[in-house]
Amino acid sequence: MKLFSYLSRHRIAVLLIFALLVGQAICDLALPRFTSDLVDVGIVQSGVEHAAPEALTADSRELADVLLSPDERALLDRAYRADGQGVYRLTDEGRAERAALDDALGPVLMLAHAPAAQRQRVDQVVDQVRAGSLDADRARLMVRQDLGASGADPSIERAAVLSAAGAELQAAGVSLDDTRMAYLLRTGGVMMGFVLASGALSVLVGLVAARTGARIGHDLRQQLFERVTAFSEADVQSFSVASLITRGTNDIQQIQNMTVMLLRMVLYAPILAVGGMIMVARTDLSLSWIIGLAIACVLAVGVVLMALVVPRFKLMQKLIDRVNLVAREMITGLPVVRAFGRQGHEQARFDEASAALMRTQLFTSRALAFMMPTMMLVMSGATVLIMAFGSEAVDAGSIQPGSLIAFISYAMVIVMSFLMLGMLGFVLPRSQVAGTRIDEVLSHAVSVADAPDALAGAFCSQEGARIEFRNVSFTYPDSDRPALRDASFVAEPGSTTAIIGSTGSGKSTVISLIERFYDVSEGAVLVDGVDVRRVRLSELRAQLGYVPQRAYLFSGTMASNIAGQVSGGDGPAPVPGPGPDPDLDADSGGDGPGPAPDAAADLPRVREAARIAQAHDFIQAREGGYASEVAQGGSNVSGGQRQRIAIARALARDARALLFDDSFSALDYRTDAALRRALADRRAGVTLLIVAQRVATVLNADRIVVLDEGRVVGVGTHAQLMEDCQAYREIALSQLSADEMRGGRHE
Ligand SMILES: Nc1ncnc2c1ncn2[C@@H]1O[C@H](COP(=O)(O)OP(=O)(O)OP(=O)(O)O)[C@@H](O)[C@H]1O
Repeated sequence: MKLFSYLSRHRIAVLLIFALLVGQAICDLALPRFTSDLVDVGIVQSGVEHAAPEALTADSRELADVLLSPDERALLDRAYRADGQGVYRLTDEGRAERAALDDALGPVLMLAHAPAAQRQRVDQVVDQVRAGSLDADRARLMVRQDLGASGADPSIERAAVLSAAGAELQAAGVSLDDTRMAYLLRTGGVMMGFVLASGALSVLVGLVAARTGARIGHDLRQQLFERVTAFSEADVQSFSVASLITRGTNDIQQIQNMTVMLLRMVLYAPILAVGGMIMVARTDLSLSWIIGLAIACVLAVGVVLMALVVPRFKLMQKLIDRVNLVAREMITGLPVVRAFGRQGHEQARFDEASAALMRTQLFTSRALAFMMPTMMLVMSGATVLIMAFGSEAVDAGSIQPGSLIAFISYAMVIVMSFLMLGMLGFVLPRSQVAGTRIDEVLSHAVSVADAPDALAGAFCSQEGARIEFRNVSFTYPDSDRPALRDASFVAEPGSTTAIIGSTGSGKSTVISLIERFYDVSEGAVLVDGVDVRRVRLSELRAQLGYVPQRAYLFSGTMASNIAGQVSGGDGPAPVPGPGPDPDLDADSGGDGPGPAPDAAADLPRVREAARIAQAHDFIQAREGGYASEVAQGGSNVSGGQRQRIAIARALARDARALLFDDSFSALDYRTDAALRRALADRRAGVTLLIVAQRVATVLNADRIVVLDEGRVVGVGTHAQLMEDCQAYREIALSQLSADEMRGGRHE
């Protein structure tokens, strides 16, 4: 159970919630008892709570003197004082000993206010006691048996005693209206206190549960993000980007919602059920079978619904993935969709995915919508049954109306708590699906990772790196055709090595293998003579400056993009403050999505890199200069500008080898030439690996590697290859004029 394993990390919060819920249950379960008291004591007994009334008539006092034991008489003497008008008033001392007083006076008052027929017999017994022919204890028992008050439901006996006490009060001249109102206000007030306490506890539970849910969501997002950033290209492909996004958002949200629900409702249910059962056991057990029947119905409905709905939940997450995938593809490729008039087709594709999701959601919603009315039917049915059987008991005098109302309330509490437990059947599978999907990502073995015995400090040279491909073969994970076959070549330190070949010949693959985005299938890639699989990834990549084929920029500023710091913000860049050099305005971006402090500190390096990459002039020309805003994905700069910023980013780090993956093709010839000149001047000593389509770009390279269908078909200078490499000659002839080819040096 994934949800429980997430919760186990928040034990203290769960224990706190449990304690709060117990408190809430105590308050909630007290309420039906108060209702019962309001009806049975407040309304039926006019608020008379005690057998020993506040006021006693002289007649009853006299009767008590006859029937009570000497100890009880002494108690009575302490408890009541004559007020001089023929009425005895309860003293504070009497109130303090109320329980004993109730026991003593209850039977006496029942005798005093017995119906006329029985009263005659009482008088006879009293006379006998007075005459000394009957023992007082025995007389009391006899009279109580005659009244038939013993043996009945204790609450009924109590009711009889209280009504006698009420009659006594009236006889003593006390208004029962006042007693009733005082009782109703007092008990109602206490009841309201319990309601408020229950509400306050419920709010506290809600707060702690929401916090726990939010923390679990936050932690999972964090873990997932960390994991995904460690993924290789192949790992990402194995899940699909859309699915990773759904898992990181929708699935985690599911877990978060379910956690709150579990803590607030499902944890409360067993507490409430047990408490309700205890209360029912104390009220009356003869109608418990109705509660059992209702629970059985609730569980049966729950099981049927679960069988229908749970399989759909799993399907639903997959359908959300699909909707995300189609939407993402359509939005990313919107210009192409428009240009080729594919709106209708894309719309239909999206509708299909969306409709499938809608159908599944509708099915589950309908099934769940059916649940509530069915449950209400079960509960109402149970209420009617309890009323029907309970009224007989009320009629027979074995239960009071208020107690019946309390019984119904407790029965509903028990049934409701089983209903909530039944919800667990829906909640858990759903969160299980989401949890499994998240777990799949978290436990996915990253295909390219540091080896346990990875070498640290493998690179200590400051010179250009030596890169060697030794009999490298490589096949992409989802492909059966090798992208590289037995490729061998060396890029010497400080030299420029170009890689050229037709499309799909494996040029980008070469760069990917050096950066270790993938691991070779056979052979080895060596940097400074060390197999790249044996060194730490971070160390390897620190040696390399990489410019991808499709330049990607992050939201932030020009400076933060070149400095390689992702700002994460997508708001506008800070407005540059006044300053002599607009470049340095980047310094002002301290806390916004502008350049991070490091980017500002690195500004000279950033500007130098931008100058080499031929990006300085156009950045300067922009309002805000290096602090000017770059939109997400670099959508507010041109393709060529984007490429130059990406080149500057690679140059800004102190790399020992620069890998350009077809990075010059988006540049015009002049910029391309100027960039290569600047590179030769300012980055001398750094190994350059240039993947290119244009022969003009590679003409002056120290070494050109020609690839054809993944095989190295030629290695040499332009002149050598023109002599002895057919594939190179064909490419060159298709691109260069005779002059250019003869001249060799080209700019
Ligand atoms: N992620 C991938 N999964 C499966 N096959 C791939 C993947 N990337 C590339 N390939 C295949 O590997 C082969 C070499 O691709 P690569 O991108 O290295 O070619 P390239 O020479 O850089 O092409 P271009 O000049 O068009 O960029 C191609 O046949 C391509 O279809």
